[in-house]
Amino acid sequence: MTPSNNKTHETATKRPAVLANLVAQHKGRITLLSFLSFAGALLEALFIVMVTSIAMALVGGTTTVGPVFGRSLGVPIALIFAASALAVRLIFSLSGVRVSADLVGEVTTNQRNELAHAYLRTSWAVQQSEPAGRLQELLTSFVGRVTNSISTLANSLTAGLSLIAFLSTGLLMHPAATAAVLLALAGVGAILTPLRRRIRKRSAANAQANLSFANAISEFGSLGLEMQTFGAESAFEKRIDRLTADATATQRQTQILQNSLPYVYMSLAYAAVLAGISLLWQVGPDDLGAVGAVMILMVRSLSYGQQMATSSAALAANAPFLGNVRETVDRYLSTPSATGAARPESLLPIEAANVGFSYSDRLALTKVTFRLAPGESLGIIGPSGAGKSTLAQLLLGIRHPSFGSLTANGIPISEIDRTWWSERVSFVAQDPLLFTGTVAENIRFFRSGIENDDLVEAARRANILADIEALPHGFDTHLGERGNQLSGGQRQRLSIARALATNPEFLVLDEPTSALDGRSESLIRTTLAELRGTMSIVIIAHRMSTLDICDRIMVIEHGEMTGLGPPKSLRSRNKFYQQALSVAGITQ
Ligand SMILES: Nc1ncnc2c1ncn2[C@@H]1O[C@H](COP(=O)(O)OP(=O)(O)OP(=O)(O)O)[C@@H](O)[C@H]1O
Repeated sequence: MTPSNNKTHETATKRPAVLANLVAQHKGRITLLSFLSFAGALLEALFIVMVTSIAMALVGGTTTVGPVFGRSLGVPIALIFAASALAVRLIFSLSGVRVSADLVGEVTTNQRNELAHAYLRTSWAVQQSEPAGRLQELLTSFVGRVTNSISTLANSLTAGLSLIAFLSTGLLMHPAATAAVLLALAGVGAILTPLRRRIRKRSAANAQANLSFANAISEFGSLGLEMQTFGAESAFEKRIDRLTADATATQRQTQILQNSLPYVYMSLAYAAVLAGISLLWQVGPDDLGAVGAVMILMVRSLSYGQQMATSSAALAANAPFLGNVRETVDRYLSTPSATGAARPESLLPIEAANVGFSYSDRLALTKVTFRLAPGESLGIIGPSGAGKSTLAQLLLGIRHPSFGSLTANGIPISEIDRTWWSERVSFVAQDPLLFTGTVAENIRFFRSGIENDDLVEAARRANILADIEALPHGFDTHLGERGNQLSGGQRQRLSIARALATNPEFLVLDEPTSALDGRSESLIRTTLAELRGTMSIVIIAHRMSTLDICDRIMVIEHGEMTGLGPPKSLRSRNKFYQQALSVAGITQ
C-alpha cells in the first residue's frame, strides 16, 4: 500500500469516530430525542393496533374490542384510548422537532467556533500555507454538512427507534410474522452495504472538488484587477467553467447514488413483504385480526426503514466532509502558535547567532549573525528571493529559526510570552490589508488600551493625520470593504499609524515603500526620520532612499549575510550595495 493509500484508509476509518464523538458531545439532547422518538412510536403503534381492533370488532358486529394485549375493551373506551395515544404522540413529536432543532443549532455553533478558533490559534506557518478560500468553504458548506449529518442522525434515530417500537408491538401481536419481516429487513440492509460504500467514495471526491473550486474562486476574486487589465476574462471564464463542471460532475454522481438508495431499499423491502404474504397464504393465517394489525404495522415499519435508508445514504455522503473538518481542526491544533512565559525587563538588544531557516527541505536563510541595539535602525537589502522576508518573520517571532539562536535581551524569542511581545513589537507589511470598519478601528486593530489621543498621535507620526481630518467623519469615517476608499500611499501610512499606536520598542517594516509613488515615499521617509532613535527599527527595502535613516545596512544574498556595517564602510566593500546605490543614481 502506498503512503497516500495509507492516509486515505486512516481517514476513512476515522470517520465513524467523528460522528460518534459528535454524538458523545451532545448525548443529553440525543438521549432526550431518543426517548421522545421511542415513546412517540410506541404510542403510534398502540393507536394502529387499537384502530385495527376497533375496525375488526365493527366488521364482526360486536361492541367488544380485542382482546388487545390480553384485554377486551368496549368500543367507546377503545376510541378514547386511541385518541389519547394520538394526542400524546403529537406532543412528543413536536417536542422532538424542537430538541432536534436545538441540537442542530448547537452543533453548528460548536463546529464553527472550534474550526475558527483552531485556525486563529494555529501557527503562522500553517495559516500561511492554507490555500485561499479553504477556510471559508470549510466554515460554510462543510460545517453545513456536519450539521446536516447530525440532523440526519437525529431523523435516523427517530426512524430506527420507531422501527424497534413497531417491531416490538408486532412481536407481541404475532411473533412469527414479525420475525420474518425483521429478517427480511436485515437482509435488505446488508444487500445495500456496497452501495453505501460507493456513495462515501464518490462523496470524498466531491468534497475535494468543492475545496478546489473554493480555492479557485477565492483566487479569481483577488485577481479582478489583473483580469480586467490583461483582458483575461474569457480565459478565466473557461477555467471557472471547467472547475464548475468538475465539481458538478462529482456532485451529480454522488446524488444519483444517494437518491437511488431509498428506492432500491423500498423495492427490496416490498419484495420481502410479498414473500411474507405468499408464505402466509401457504401456511394459512390463524388469527385474522392480529395478522391485519401486524400487516399495517409492518407497512408503517417499512416507511421508517426507508427513512433509515435515506438517512444512511446521506450520512455516507456527508462522512468525507465531516472527516475533512475534523482533520483540519486536528491539523491546526497540532501546531499551535508557540508562546513562552518569559517577560524580560526589556526587549532589546536582539541578537542573532548563526541563524538559519528551512521551509520543509528548502534552505532559505543561513549563518545570519548580528546584534540590534536599543534605538538602532538596521536596513536590509538583497535580491529578490534572498531571504529578507523570512528574516523579518523570524524577528517578529512568527517563525522560529531551524538552527542558530535568536534572542531578545538574552532570552530565545520562542520562550517569550506572545502577549507581552505583541505589545512591544510592531510590523508594517508591503501591502497591508485594511478591513471593513472605521479609520479608528483600523488603527486600533482590536487591541485594547489604545486611547483616542494615542490614535491622533500615531496618525500624526505616520503623516496621515491631515488625510484623516479631511475625511467626512475624520477617525469615525467608515472605510469601504478592505479600505478601498484610500489610495495605496494612504493605506500604507494608515498601517504605519496602526504599527505606532502602541508605541512599540521594536518596529519591523517589510518593503514599506516599494509599491508607492515618490510623494508617499517621501512622507514615509519623514516618518522614519522622526522615529529614528526612539525605537529599534529594521527596514527591508528595495528603494535605497528609504534606507537613509539606517545606522547600519545588512546585505543578504542567496540566503546568506554577505555584508553588515554602517552605510559608508559597507559602500567601500560590498558589491551588491555598490550596485544598488548606482542603480538608484546615488553617487555620493
Ligand atoms: N512559505 C514558503 N514556503 C516555501 N518556500 C518559501 C516560502 N516563503 C518563501 N520561500 C522561499 O524562501 C526563499 C526566501 O524567500 P523570502 O520571501 O524570504 O525572500 P525575499 O528576499 O523577501 O524576497 P523578495 O524581495 O522577493 O520579497 C525564496 O526562495 C522563497 O521561494
